[in-house]
Amino acid sequence: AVFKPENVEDFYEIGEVLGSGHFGQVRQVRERATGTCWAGKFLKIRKNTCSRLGLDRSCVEKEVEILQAVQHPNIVTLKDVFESRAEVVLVLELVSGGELFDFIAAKENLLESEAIEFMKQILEGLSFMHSKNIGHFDLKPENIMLSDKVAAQPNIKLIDFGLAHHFYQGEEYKSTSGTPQYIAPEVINSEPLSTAADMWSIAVITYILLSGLSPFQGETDEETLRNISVMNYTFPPQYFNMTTSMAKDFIQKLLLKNPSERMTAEECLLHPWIKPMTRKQVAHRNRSSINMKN
Ligand SMILES: Cc1ccnnc1
Repeated sequence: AVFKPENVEDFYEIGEVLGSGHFGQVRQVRERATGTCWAGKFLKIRKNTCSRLGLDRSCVEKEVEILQAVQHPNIVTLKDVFESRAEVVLVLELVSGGELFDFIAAKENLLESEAIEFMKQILEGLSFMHSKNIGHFDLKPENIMLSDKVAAQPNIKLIDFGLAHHFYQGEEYKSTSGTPQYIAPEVINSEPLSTAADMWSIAVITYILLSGLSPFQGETDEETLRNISVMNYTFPPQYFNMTTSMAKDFIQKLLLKNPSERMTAEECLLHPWIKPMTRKQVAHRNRSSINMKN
């Protein structure tokens, strides 16, 4: 793929640093022609394959191809791509509400109704990606952003498709990258991956949203990975006594060793914890509870 050879600064005024990661930096950029602000993701490209620093151009092309394939309200959109000598700049939709991670940290944990609202949007974006056979493979609160943290119902945007993969018919894909706390057992055992690996991460994120605890985290990465492999997790009563059994059921139907047994994103959206009950069902539930009383 050919990216624009022009200098990004001819079209955008480079602003403050918004975030940085394994890839490089994300800075706010202001489009000169319109005054609109975007997010510029500055990726260092390695000169030749033997140098350690920077990314292979091929994996940048992969991230661009995937971003161009998934246009959805809950997935960050890609506007432009520039390339200079040793740098590629992705011009992305600016998501300014901060990371879900910081939102949770500020509140310790969320009300179930808030967690459900966030989870529903994450699942909408994810089921769209999975319907195109694309897995994210780095889902974690840091990669889930809020469009506007002060809004009553902040919009969720999935970002950072640097580890994402587009599955072609029947092709096997293995990867050992990802963040220990959130990766699925099949990633640890270097088994072929599928979009079900994202569903394991969704369970871990839900557990954290509801309790502030990380289900498998140990003192070291090795301990965390061991806890995942042996499925060592519980719902400590002092953190989960207010959590509904539907929420725990949702998590338990995703934290399954066998990827094919986990709910898909589509099935999650129909799970009673997420799918609102109809007024008739609520009435029935209330009537049945009244019956129990008298
Ligand atoms: C960090 C970031 C990434 C993409 N869009 N806005 C902000």
